[in-house]
Amino acid sequence: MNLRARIDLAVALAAVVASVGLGLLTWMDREDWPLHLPPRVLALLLIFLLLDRALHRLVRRPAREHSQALRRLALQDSLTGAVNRRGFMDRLAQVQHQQALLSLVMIDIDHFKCINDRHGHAAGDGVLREVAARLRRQMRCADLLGRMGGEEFALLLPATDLAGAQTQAELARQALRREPMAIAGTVTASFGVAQWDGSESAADWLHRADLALYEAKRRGRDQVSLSGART
Ligand SMILES: Nc1nc2c(ncn2[C@@H]2O[C@H](COP(=O)(O)OP(=O)(O)OP(=O)(O)O)[C@@H](O)[C@H]2O)c(=O)[nH]1
Repeated sequence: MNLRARIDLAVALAAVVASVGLGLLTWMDREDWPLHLPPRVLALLLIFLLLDRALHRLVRRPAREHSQALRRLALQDSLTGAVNRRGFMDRLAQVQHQQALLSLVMIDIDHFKCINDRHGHAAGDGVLREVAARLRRQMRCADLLGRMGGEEFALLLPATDLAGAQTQAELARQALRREPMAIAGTVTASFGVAQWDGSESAADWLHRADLALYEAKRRGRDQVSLSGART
């Protein structure tokens, strides 16, 4: 039922409750009323309660669920299903308040422009979807996958130190290159890993992981590079 129909139903329900309430008021308005609370007050309280419950079930709750779904969509990349850059940065800032042991892996598909040029944009989109699916299969349940833009992804790894993140990145690298992809063949990616130093901003942390990624590209791609602590 859409929101408009729910509002109509709530209004109809309100009319029914009000009519029943009026009937109740007339019936209660008797000389031999046994309770201390005046009958009119009791009836009005009852009507108010019933209307409040009906309004909550039919209008407020669905409206809240609807706006939550819209918010989720606004933070999601529609091609890959990963969270988008904004959603990822939001989450990053959030977990920095919750725990100190965190690592980040930046991932960039190698020579993606060639894949587009050789096989077309639609095939390139297929590769992006497949890369996201393979990364997701490799993730642990608390990890978060983000698409940071273009052919760049990121993994947030809670409760993971640099060595643990290196292992995860290595597993992801293997998962991408192990099986050739339909149309595009073997696809590889480069990885930059950085552990949060406990005080730097999300942007600075991401920048360190990005620098490590560029280093992996510079050294020949299809490899994992680590960022040392911030100096
Ligand atoms: N199919 C497709 N292509 C995209 C999308 N977003 C960005 N691109 C393309 O991704 C390509 C990125 O190319 P580059 O930044 O040169 O990187 P690269 O070719 O992967 O080279 P290296 O990163 O140096 O290995 C560009 O050709 C963009 O047009 C998308 O959503 N779908």
